[in-house]
Parts: sequence; structure tokens; C-alpha cells
Amino acid sequence: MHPYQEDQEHRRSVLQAMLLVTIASALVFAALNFPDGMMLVGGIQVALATLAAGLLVVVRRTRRVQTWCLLFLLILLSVTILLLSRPEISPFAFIWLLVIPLVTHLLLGSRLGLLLSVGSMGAGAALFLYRFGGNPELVRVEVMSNAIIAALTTLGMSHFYERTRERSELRLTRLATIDPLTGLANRARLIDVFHWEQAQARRNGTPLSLLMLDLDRFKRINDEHGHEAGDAVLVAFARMLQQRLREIDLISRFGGEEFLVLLNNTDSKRAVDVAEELRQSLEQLDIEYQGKSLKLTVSIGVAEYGPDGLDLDTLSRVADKRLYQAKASGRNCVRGPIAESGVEQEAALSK
Ligand SMILES: Nc1nc2c(ncn2[C@@H]2O[C@H](COP(=O)(O)OP(=O)(O)OP(=O)(O)O)[C@@H](O)[C@H]2O)c(=O)[nH]1
Repeated sequence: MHPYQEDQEHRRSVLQAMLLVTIASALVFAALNFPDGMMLVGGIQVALATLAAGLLVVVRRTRRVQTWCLLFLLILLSVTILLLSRPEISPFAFIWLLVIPLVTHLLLGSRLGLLLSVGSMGAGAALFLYRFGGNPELVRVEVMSNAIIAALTTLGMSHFYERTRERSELRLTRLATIDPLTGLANRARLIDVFHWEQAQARRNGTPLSLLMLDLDRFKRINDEHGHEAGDAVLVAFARMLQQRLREIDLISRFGGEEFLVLLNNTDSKRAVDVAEELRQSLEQLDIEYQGKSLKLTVSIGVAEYGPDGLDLDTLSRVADKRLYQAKASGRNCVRGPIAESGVEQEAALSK
């Protein structure tokens, strides 16, 4: 299953804003530098503004926001170091090094941001010492300590801010996509992952199957042992599914005591076997609750992407219909697609 993805739209907006700022400031500096005869420096700044304008067009539509962020930063930082190495550039221009942590963290996140900040600020500091190391007016304790403390403050705060932002984004994403009782994916996450898996299946021609699982006579557990016992059973069932299935399978709680599993690269024949293994595992499981051992069974309906439908609604309806047939056949069984013989493909009934 694909991992949680960071919100690329956030980075896209920041990159667009950064490109606009780059265009404006490069043009202002070029306008100041040309009249002073600094033709090469002015030319580099106009080239940077033109490149940023071109990137602005690309970035609006690209799906590879992170790659473009990295490319833009590598160009911007190289140009900055190149300009700072020019003899006509004053030592005060080195103040721009303080902006680097802010820009890199906003565009690349905490890890890459820190790496690129340390690398480019270190290169900038080395360049400063190379150019002005022999100037006692500049290389003084007060000047250097102010510069170092300011640099460490922007670096530390940018890194801390971005790490906190990334953690809260992850927490909110998890809250919005996870069933709080079992920790399984919820319906919203299932829909998201289905679209991704559907695209993969279509592109690669690989099979994709759906299992709909419903605990049998679950109401009795609630009625006889209480709602908390019911919750404990749901959690134990979820753990069993997680243990038995592959990490790439998406297990979701669809609501109540109904679960939906997406099995990628699996056709319905194999999916029926997997469903049967799950059914048997639950049948053999003793769920311990407050000293009591609770037993439970599950009925499962199987559908396959392609033969049974091309969207999640249709596939769930087909899997649900087969689940209903499994319930009607006495529960604790699996129902898959009609086999060639015309007989419903059915895993062993053990009742
Ligand atoms: N403890 C607990 N019970 C829940 C939860 N969500 C739904 N239920 C209960 O699940 C039960 C589902 O009952 P039914 O739909 O009648 O199905 P069943 O008893 O499992 O019977 P069959 O599906 O026909 O085998 C209801 O009693 C719901 O109150 C939950 O989050 N926790």
C-alpha cells in the first residue's frame, strides 16, 4: 500500500510564492547593478529572473513538485554562491545566507531542508572567510558572534517549525483516515487507496480483489457480554486480519462489524483462498475478554476488479451481494464469483 503522502499542494503554493519573490528581487538588483557598471552580475540576475518565470509556468501543473523545489533551490543556491564570490559584491550581501534555512525548510521539509541549509551556509561562511578573512574590521569577535548566533537561530527555528508542522500534518491525516477503535483504515482512506490501486491495476494489467467481511451474529456478543466486549472482539478481529494479511493489503473497517479488504495483485480465485484462510483463523481464535473466552465466525463475499465492476461502488455492491448469499447459506462461509461450471465458487463450509 502506498504510504501517506505529504500535501504537495502546500509545497506548490510556497514554491510559486518563492519564484515570484525571486523574480522581483532579481530584477530590482539588476536594475541597481546595471547603472553601476556591474554588467556580469546584473546579467546573472536577469537570467535568474527569466529562469524563475519559466519555472512558474511549469510548477503550476507539474505532479513532481518536490523535484522542481529541489531543482529551483540548487539553482538559486549555486547562483547565490557564484554572486557572493564576485569581487564587486560587498560583504553585506552575505546577510542573504541567513534566509537559506527558511527557504530550504519551507520547500523541502525538515530533513532535506536541514541538509541543504548546513551545506550551503557552510559554503557561504567558507567563502566569506576566504574573501574577507584578512580584514580585521569584519573578522571581529562581535561581528562574527552576531553572525553565528543569528545563523544558528534561523537554522534551529526553521528546522523546529518544519518538524512540528510535519508531525501535526501527519497526525491530522491519520485522524481523518483511521478508524479510532481498531486503528484500521476508514472509508475515506479506502476510497483514496482504491483509486490508487485501480490506476495501478489498469496500467499494469494486474488483478485486484475486494473482500467484504461481516462478523456472524455479532449482536449476540453485545447483548450477552456488553458493548465493551463487542469492541474488544472488533479489535481482536482487526489484529487477526493484520497478522494474516500482507502489509500491501488495505484493511478497512467499513462501519459497525463490517470490514473491507483490498488485495492487490490478487485474482478472485486466490482471493477466495485468502478469505477462506481468514475464516478458518477466526473460527480457531479464542478471544479473551475479562477471563472469558469468546468465539466468533465471519462470512465473506469476494469480488474482482474488472469482471465484477470497475468502480468501488459496483465492486462493493457485488461483494455485499455475495456476503448476503454467504449469510443466507448459514453463515461462516465464503462466496466468490460464479465458477465456469455455473456453481458459485465456494470455499469449504465448516459448520
Ligand atoms: N460493540 C460494538 N458494537 C457495534 C459497533 N458498531 C455496530 N455494532 C453492533 O453490531 C451489531 C450488528 O448486528 P446485526 O447487523 O444485526 O448483525 P449480526 O448480529 O452480526 O448478525 P448477522 O450479520 O446477520 O450475522 C449491532 O448490534 C450494532 O449495535 C461498535 O463499534 N462496537
